[in-house]
Amino acid sequence: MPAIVWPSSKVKDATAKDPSLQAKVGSFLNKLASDATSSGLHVEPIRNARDKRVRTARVTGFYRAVLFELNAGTEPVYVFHGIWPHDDAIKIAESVTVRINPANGTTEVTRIQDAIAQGADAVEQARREAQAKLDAAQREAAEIAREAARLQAANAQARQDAASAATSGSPVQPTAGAVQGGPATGAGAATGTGGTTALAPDATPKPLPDAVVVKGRDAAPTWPQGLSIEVLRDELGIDVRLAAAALAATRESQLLDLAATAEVPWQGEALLALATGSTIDDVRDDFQLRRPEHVAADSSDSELIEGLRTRAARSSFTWIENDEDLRRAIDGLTFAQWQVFLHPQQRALVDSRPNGPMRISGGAGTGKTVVAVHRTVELARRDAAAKQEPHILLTTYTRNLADDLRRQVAELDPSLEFTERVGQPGLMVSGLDKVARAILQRAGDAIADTATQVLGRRRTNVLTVTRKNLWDDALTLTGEDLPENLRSTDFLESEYELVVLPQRVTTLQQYLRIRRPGRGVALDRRKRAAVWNVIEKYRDRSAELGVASFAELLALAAAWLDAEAARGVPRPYRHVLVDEAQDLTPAHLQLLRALVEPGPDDLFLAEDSHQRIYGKKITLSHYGIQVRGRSRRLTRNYRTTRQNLDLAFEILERGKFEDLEGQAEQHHYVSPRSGPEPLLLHAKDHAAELDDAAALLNLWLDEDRAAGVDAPESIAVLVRDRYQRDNVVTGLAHRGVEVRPVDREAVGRGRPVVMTMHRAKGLEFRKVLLFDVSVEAIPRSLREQEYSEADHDDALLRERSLLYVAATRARDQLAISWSGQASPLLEGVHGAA
Ligand SMILES: Nc1ncnc2c1ncn2[C@@H]1O[C@H](COP(=O)(O)OP(=O)(O)OP(=O)(O)O)[C@@H](O)[C@H]1O
Repeated sequence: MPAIVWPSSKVKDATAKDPSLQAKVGSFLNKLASDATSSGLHVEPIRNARDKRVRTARVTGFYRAVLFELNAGTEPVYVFHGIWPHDDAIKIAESVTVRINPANGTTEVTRIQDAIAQGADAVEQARREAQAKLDAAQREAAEIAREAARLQAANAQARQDAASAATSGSPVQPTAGAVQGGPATGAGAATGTGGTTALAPDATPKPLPDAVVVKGRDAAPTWPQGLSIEVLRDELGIDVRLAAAALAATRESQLLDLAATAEVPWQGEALLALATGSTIDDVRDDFQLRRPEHVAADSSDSELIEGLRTRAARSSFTWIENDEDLRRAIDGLTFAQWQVFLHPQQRALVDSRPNGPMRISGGAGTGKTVVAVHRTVELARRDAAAKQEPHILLTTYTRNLADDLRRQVAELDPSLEFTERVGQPGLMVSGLDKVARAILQRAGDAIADTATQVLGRRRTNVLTVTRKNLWDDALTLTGEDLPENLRSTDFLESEYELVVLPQRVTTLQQYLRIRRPGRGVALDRRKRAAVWNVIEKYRDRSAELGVASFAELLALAAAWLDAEAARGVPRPYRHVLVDEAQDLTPAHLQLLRALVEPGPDDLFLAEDSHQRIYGKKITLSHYGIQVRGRSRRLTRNYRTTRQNLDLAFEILERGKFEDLEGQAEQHHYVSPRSGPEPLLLHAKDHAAELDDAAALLNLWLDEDRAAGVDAPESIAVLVRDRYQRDNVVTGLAHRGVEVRPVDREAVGRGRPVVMTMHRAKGLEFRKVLLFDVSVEAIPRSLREQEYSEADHDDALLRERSLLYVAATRARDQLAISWSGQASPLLEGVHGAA
């Protein structure tokens, strides 16, 4: 079949204006793919076209498609441009061109006049017109936002009609205006709902009478030194008018509007990358741009086809090349955006072939999970192409998140084989605790030698995990020699899990000698001996009871695999990929290292140190994972609006974060989505705060009803702990608002949900209220924990991260409420003081 190259964004064509047209696109595609010459499409050249490859084709009696025909093999390649009413289509066809960008070798569809007007005069003129272009971009972005909101409402209406037809048993009539593939508003909206929704500025809710609206800071963009219009044009091939306007932008929001409306989408993304820390070379690598001297002077069809495969081109075009691609396209064109159009930075990470462990970082919503999912599928395909059985593990910190990863992988590639057994061919998606347990079960009594090496006790009964805190017992039995500041279960547990277990220390002599990097508290010989006493007691007590901790389970499994490898047994996996790696413990890291043979594509870790809410601060290299030179950062947010991000940054601002390589963490990243400003609700007491919450939820539900959006479960109230969750559910019920508490189970449909901030990790919702962000609740009281100073600071940092995680769950509207005094972690959020 001929290949069809399909663009991501056709917002400017008639399918955006007349949504009923979408239904015709499927049959058009089918005909084009089966036999373009004899299927009534009337694919015709245009007499006065400036580009001889341009064609128009019949979609309906009224509409024609504009496309390009490239011929370099037996079958043509059609590059689809858009659909317009007949006369408009002809005019557009006369003035568009598909060409190789001479500065970088990527293929673009652009207007003839834009393609040629790039010389010195053009730079001057572009400078003069920069402000006008910025203004136009702002107007256009607002128009796109309104259009998206309208489509969203039409979709919601169509869903509602379908649902009521289903209950009444009458046949469903498609609603005029219903659009497939539109922005998702779906259930609990765990990651992967797709579609970057723009919010109409007039969708800003009427705030509650006492609500404070938080204004964002909207600072000036920060560019690499020495950047100029000429550099952008000559080094990267960016259109001079776009470049001039970008450099003239005095506010980040102007740049974001410009990027969102750029004629050639990758050029807008490249500018955003430059404004968030990428260098010209980074952009060239990530977007797969060639240097001008390596670009052929003429654009032959085969070069154009090659240029459509660069990462820059593939961020805005997808290839439909086989029946499966076509089926998915025609099944309503409902690919979620994340499945098809990766950002070039994301695609580069999916495709890369590192020679050892690699790490990606990036703020909340930058698509780290999306990259992990794509890379898993890509590695499975590569193995299949090399005729190797897949041995892949995709893992993360909690079971809920693992379930979500499995769902996303299955969606992306339904043909992939899953396995539930460690070491079996296929893809295993699982938490690491389950993997460790399976390994130890298989080892059976043979684990005794390993237990001697790791725990200093020859044990075989290591599979029962205790909930009891045995550190309390050990402290009571032998803690009297410890100085006051070390007599805390948290300190001892940290010391054990960060220092003793990973270094496989089993004697006092070893403990006296080892290094304790990053522990913060110095221990002299006498103190070490006292600590060691308690550790020995703890281990005796565990052995007596026949129990182990999770960390011990993991450490034993890692040591067992190392011992097996020394005996020549292959390690279970060829590739291991980890999401949310910032929350892992040293024992997790050691197990990861032991699960996979060192080599190319072995370990892939996605992390965001700002979102570390469970684990302690750790550095990969201390546990045998060397990622130096193989770390990359994602800087483009796909989830939340820039207004919400601004507030989230204020929460981070006063914390000091380090990434998994021990380097200061950057938190600059951007979202081209715009929406309503966050709201602050300050109540005099708890009852009044519940009144506010009930009023806000009612307001949101009313707004949704008015907009035809029927997804109450995409509204969430997030709280610090389970006690507060149940309290809010009851309090709201008393006020006539029915909400659903969510614990470990999946998010149900039909009502707004209430869950802890921890549970919300990795999920997303359209509208989010953070409830009780007061001085009493956040940070949670750390007083009774008797932390060492370093551990105390780290616990506080985790509380800050938790609030950041919670705030970044909101796709569209964020609100924060408290009674009494606001949490000190909101210091810096304008209006919360
Ligand atoms: N290239 C893309 N195109 C469209 N949507 C995308 C793209 N990449 C990510 N998204 C969407 O952005 C949202 C956030 O993505 P994802 O969950 O992968 O981010 P994350 O960095 O893992 O976030 P978090 O750290 O908060 O868990 C999801 O709705 C996802 O579908």
